[in-house]
Amino acid sequence: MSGAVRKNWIVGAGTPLTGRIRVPGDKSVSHRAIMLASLAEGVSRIDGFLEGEDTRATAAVFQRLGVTIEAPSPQSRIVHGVGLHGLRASADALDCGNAGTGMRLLAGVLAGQAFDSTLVGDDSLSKRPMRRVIDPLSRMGAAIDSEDGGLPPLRIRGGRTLQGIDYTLPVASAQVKSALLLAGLYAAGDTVVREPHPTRDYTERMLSAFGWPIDFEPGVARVRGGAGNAHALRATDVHVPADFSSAAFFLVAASVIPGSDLVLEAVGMNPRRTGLLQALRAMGADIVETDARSAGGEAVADLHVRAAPLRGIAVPEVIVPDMIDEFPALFVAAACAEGETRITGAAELRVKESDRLATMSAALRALGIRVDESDDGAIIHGGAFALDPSSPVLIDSHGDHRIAMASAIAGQRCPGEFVIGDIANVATSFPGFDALARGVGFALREA
Ligand SMILES: O=C(O)C1=C[C@@H](OP(=O)(O)O)[C@@H](O)[C@H](O)C1
Ligand SMILES: C=C(OP(=O)(O)O)C(=O)O
Repeated sequence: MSGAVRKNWIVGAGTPLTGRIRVPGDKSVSHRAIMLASLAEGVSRIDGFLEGEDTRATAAVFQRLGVTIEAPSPQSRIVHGVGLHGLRASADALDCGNAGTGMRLLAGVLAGQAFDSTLVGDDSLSKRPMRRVIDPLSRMGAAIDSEDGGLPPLRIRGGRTLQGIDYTLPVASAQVKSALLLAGLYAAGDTVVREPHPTRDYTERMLSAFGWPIDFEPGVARVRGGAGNAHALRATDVHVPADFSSAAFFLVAASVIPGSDLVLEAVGMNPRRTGLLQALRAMGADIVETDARSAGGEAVADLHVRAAPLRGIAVPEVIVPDMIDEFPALFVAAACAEGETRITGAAELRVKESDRLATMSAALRALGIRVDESDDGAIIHGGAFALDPSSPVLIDSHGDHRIAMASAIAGQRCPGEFVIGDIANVATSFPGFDALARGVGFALREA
């Protein structure tokens, strides 16, 4: 995060990955659990909460808005909900840190309040596009000012009367969908959101679990308007599954490091999140789901992965939204595969914490892999990693947690050591990644 001490990793050839591990709680579910529990009437308990910087920032925002949130243990939160109209103005700007999810969903919540608010973020978040939420929220009656180009900070004026809308998203985005559904809780009339491709449905499912009237199916959600106290959210306990996007790094690492045999426990298996599993299996990966079950209303399974030779594929565009955060890891799988892997229809990767098409292409090229980048994707030519003996290799993660972790996997297949720069933001989504990774066989140390 901006202002944080710059931390680096040194990575090098690792050993086969073995053991059983559980990665931390799901980031998307943790953000939403804090939000809905805060707006609910009564006390909700959240278990399996992601103690990452992104989700802690969201909890801190609601504390600033007057919500009492206790942390009886690192992975639990007890949220004393204040009801839909119980939030109080904050004199200070509300800091979303590095989290696009936090800022975009909060824009929806705050558009419906009686008071003004300002949302700010770190250097990376301050460069991310917010027009995608400002425009439709404005059509609902919200008043939101931004910096030129639709960038944060967002100044959100309160006291507006919101109207439900029927809106078709121009790009598949669960964050934009969720912002509109949350604003819809304060609107007169229903809010309907239609998607060009179905995206993760946690907001819809959690609204329903908190007792709000909502209808949804893949690709469309209709939330009833809550103007005039027509409806309320009722406190509910939330069990957060392990984050598939965090498990993804180990699925790829164990697939490409020869001799690996690793089990990932209780991974969230929402079908809108597991596109990488389909892609890896099409590439030849050996990943077996065992003990598929439901935990707190979410599908989870243990994933048993053994190393296997991979071959390149053309990633079907239809699964791109289902693996949108997994492309940095997929780049590494593709580099280790035989033949070419083609990615298309993934221009959204350019507006994440970094331009992930550019940053991953640069990372692989620094390790001797040929990558042809295009506007909306890349062709990765699988091959052997090679380090230039004449100069030490430094991969810049650009402060992007997923670039840092993906590069660390590549390092395990490299003949020598290299440095990954600016890794502090790994703590936004996956605190403890380094210790967990070392515990199963990664060669990785802080520098
Ligand atoms: O709704 C969410 O929790 C998220 C949606 C995705 O973003 P977009 O909605 O921008 O695709 C994803 O990249 C992000 O990590 C989390
Ligand atoms: C894109 C991501 O998150 P966010 O948009 O919340 O910053 C991510 O975690 O990869």
